[in-house]
Amino acid sequence: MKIGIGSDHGGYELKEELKKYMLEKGIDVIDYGTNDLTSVDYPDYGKIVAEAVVNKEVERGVVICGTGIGISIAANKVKGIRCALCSDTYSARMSMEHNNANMIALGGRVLGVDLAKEILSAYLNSTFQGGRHLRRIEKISEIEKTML
Ligand SMILES: O=C(CO)[C@H](O)[C@H](O)COP(=O)(O)O
Repeated sequence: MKIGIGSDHGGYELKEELKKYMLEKGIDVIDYGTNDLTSVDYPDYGKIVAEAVVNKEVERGVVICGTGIGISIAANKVKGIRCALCSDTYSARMSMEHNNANMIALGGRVLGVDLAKEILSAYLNSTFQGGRHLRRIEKISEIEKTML
């Protein structure tokens, strides 16, 4: 599996931890920045990772800002993205099983590193269940088509 990861300065330290964690597990990771603690703007990183997902450079994306909120909002503006902001393992699993989320967002100033690893793991190890959930995902795509 190839994962794209990106963050602003508020998520930088957690990004580095999660990148190391995935590499240790043999997961391919492409890091889209940021590369240090200098203040940057989270929409830039939400967008670049989201575009990598829709362009199929990576299979899924992980984005991190201080709360995870801003970067998830930004990622969800890219057509085809379903980015789930997760702070617990149940939601992370459901974001894939029910919502087929192709990205998750995490809060670097919200989560401890160990919990963040568990959330990421729950997300990566889950599979979309299809069935009635597919119909609902398709309705989300229909909404996108009507957007100005
Ligand atoms: O969480 C965030 C967006 O949702 C950002 O990381 C946060 O707003 C950055 O704040 P600051 O510029 O004060 O470090």
